[in-house]
Amino acid sequence: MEDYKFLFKVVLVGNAGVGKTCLVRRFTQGLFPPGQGATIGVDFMIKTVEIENEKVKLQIWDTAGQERFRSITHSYYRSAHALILVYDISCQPTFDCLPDWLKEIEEYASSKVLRVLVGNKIDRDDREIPTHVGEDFAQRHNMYYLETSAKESDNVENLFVKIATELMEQAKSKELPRYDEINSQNINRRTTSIDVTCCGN
Ligand SMILES: Nc1nc2c(ncn2[C@@H]2O[C@H](COP(=O)(O)OP(=O)(O)OP(=O)(O)O)[C@@H](O)[C@H]2O)c(=O)[nH]1
Repeated sequence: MEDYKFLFKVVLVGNAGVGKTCLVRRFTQGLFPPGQGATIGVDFMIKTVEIENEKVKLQIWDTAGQERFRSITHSYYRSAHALILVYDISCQPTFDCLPDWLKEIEEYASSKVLRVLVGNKIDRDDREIPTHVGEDFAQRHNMYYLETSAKESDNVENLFVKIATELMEQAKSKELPRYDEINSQNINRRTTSIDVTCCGN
């Protein structure tokens, strides 16, 4: 039997090329992949982290930024406990698209979803969006804000741990049934039960 108390789904969205796949690879595999190709549809990775002595399993869905995959990626928003909206701090158009991404999130995700804005590629010296501009945007839209570098491994672990901690606190405060309790009743209902209790209310 797998050993974890909480299971959360985290979905990354944002324009093509902002570094979503690299952030996920850095966090789950500890590497910065060379010559990373564009994501086709959706990719999926898992990592379990330990927070306050509890095991938290994160299912991380890395969506394709390219427009042509949009109808596929929309279907993954609904069950997300957290959405990470990524832009590239050295590429103004990726920041300018954020309002469009928020519209998609409002349309397709749960209204209770935890939303985190991430400015990636802070290792680059050709920054176009100052930190305070990203922070202001996040504040105005009720999101957490973090800047990262998947390349230099800056703030990446922190990003996912912060999300896991926040979701765990939310789950605990609602006194949700825990994985081990659900599992002892009926293993096949495990995922459904957690989905309903974590994001359905
Ligand atoms: N300098 C720098 N480059 C990065 C960083 N993260 C990603 N990149 C580069 O940005 C490019 C795109 O990275 P991906 O992770 O494939 O981007 P993506 O958002 O997953 O793109 P799609 O799959 O098309 O949506 C690659 O050439 C990466 O090497 C970073 O933190 N710093």
